Amino acid sequence: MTKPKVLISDKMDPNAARIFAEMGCDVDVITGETPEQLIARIGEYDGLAIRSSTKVTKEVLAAAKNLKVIGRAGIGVDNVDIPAASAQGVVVMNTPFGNSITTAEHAIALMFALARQLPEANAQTQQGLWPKNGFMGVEVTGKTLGLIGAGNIGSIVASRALGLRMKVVAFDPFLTPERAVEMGVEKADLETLLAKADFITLHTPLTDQTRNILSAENLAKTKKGVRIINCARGGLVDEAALKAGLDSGHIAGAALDVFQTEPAKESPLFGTPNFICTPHLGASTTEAQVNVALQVAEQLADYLVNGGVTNALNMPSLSAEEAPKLKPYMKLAEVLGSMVGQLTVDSVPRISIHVEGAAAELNQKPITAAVLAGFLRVQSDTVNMVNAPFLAKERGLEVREVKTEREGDYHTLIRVSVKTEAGERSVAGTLFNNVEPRLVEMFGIKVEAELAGKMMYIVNEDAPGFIGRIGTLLGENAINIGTFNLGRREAGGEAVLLLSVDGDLSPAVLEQARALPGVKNVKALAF
Ligand SMILES: NC(=O)C1=CN([C@@H]2O[C@H](COP(=O)(O)OP(=O)(O)OC[C@H]3O[C@@H](n4cnc5c(N)ncnc54)[C@H](O)[C@@H]3O)[C@@H](O)[C@H]2O)C=CC1
Ligand SMILES: O=C(O)CCC(=O)C(=O)O
Repeated sequence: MTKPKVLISDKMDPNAARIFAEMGCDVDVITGETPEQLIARIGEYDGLAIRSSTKVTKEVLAAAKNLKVIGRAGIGVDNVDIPAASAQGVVVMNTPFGNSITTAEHAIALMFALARQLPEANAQTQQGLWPKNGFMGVEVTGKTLGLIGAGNIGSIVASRALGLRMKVVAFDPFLTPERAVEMGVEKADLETLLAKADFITLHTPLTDQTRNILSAENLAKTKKGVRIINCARGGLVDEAALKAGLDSGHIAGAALDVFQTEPAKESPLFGTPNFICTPHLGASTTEAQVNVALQVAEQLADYLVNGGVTNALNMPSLSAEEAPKLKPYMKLAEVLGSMVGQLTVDSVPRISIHVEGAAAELNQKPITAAVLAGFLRVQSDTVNMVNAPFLAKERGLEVREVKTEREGDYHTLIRVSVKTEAGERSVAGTLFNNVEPRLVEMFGIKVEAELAGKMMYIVNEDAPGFIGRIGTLLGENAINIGTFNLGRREAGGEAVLLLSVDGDLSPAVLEQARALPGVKNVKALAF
C-alpha cells in the first residue's frame, strides 16, 4: 500500500513530522510559500497540517485533488474555507484543547500588564528615566472581570481570575446556570457585564453574532476606566472605537493579541497611550506548541492510516477504537443507501435511517453519513461521508434517524426508507457473522442477497418458467450468473430477483429482459 503524503505548511514543532513518519506517512515540511506555490504543490498531498499562516482558500482546495484531511494545530479555523472543504469531502480537524491553558495565561498576563502598565514602565526604565512617579497601577483583587465567552479558554481564565480573588461575570448564551455555578461565576447578559466589569476579556470565536461585539455602542456602555483584553480573534472589538475610547480616557487600557487584519504591520492604535499588543502570541509557548503538533499529527495520521476521526469540524468523530467496529455497519449502510439511490427515479424529499439491535448501540452519525454517501453517489462520484450530509442539506433532503435498541428478527438491522411520490419504500440489511453486509428485505419482500459487484434487479410476476427464461437470456448473451437471489410477496404475486453477474449488462440485454412475459421492472445495479 502506498503511504499517505502529508504537507506541513506552517512552522510547527518538529514532533509533528516525527509522529507522521512513525505512523506511516510520508511527510514534507515546506513553510512560507506563497498561495501560488501552495496551489502548484498541493495536488500531491493526502493531508495538510497548518497553523494560522496558511490560508486554505477555495482556490487551494480546487487544486487539492488528492486531499482528504486538513489539520489545524490550534483552535481557530478561520483560515480554512470549511464549506468548500466539506463540499469537496475534505475533513477539517483542529486540536481544541492543546493551547487553551497557554492562551488563558496570555490573557491573564495581558491583564496584569495593563493593570501595572508594565510595557511602558519597562521601556522608560530602560531609557534611563527611572519613572517612579509616572505609573500608578490598580490591584486586580476584588475587581470584576467580565468574561465574554465561557468555553475552554474562558473557563480557564475564570478559574485563574477567581484564584486572584476577582469576581467573574460571564456572558455566553450557551452557558447553563449549572455550569456557571460549577465555574463559580455570575451568569449575566451582555448589558450587565458591560456595566459591571473593571476588566473585560474576550474568548469567543469570530462569528456573525460575535463580530464587533465590543462595538462603539457597547464600548460606550462600559464602566469608565474599564480595561479590555482580546486574545481571541480580531474583529470582536471595533478597533477605531477602541482608539477613540482610549483617547477620550473612558477606556483606561486595552491589550490586543489579535487584530482585524493580520499581520498587523500598522494600526491607528499603535502608539496610543495605555494600548499594548502582541503579535498573535496567545498560543506561543513551548508546551502548547508541542501539544498541538503532537495532536494534529496523531489525528491526521490516524485518519489517513486507520480511518479514525477525532476533533473533526465537518464530520462526526469516530475514535480509532470505534472505527473498526463501525466499519462493517458503515459498509452495510453505504450499500443500502446506494441501492435505494440506484432504484429511486422520483425526487426524494425525505430519507429515514432506522438502526436496530447491535447497530443501535453504536454512534449513529457515521452510519447516517454512510447511507447518505451511498444514496447521493448516484448523482456524483465525488460524494463521500464528509460531504454527503452537507450535500443532503443543500438539496433540501430531510434526514431522519431512528433507533430501536431491542433486537427484531436479526441481531442487528439497518433500514433505509425514502419518501417518494409513489409512497414510502424501504430496504433493510443485516450483518452475517458481524462483518458481512446482507440485504434481507426490499420494498416489503424478504430477499437475501450480498450486494456486491454488478447486479441485475428484476421485478416480475411470480410464474412458472420465469427463472429458466432469464437464465437462458443471460446465457445466450454470454453473461455468467454469480449468485441468484429470489423473494416474493406471495405465491403468484410480485417477485424480486437479484442476480450478480460477471459480464456487462448492456442496454440491449436489459431491454430483452424487460420484454420477457410478466416483467415489471429491470435495472442494472453496481456496488
Ligand atoms: N490568541 C491566540 O493565539 C489563540 C486564540 N484562540 C481563540 O480563542 C477563542 C476561544 O477559544 P476556546 O475557548 O477554545 O473556544 P470554545 O469554543 O471552547 O469557547 C467559545 C465560547 O464562546 C461562546 N460563544 C459563542 N457565541 C457567543 C456569543 N455570541 N456571545 C458570547 N459567547 C459566545 C461559546 O458558547 C463558547 O462557550 C477562539 O476564537 C480561538 O480561535 C485560541 C487559541 C489561541
Ligand atoms: O497557531 C497559533 O499561533 C495561533 C493559535 C490560534 O489562534 C488558535 O489556536 O486559534
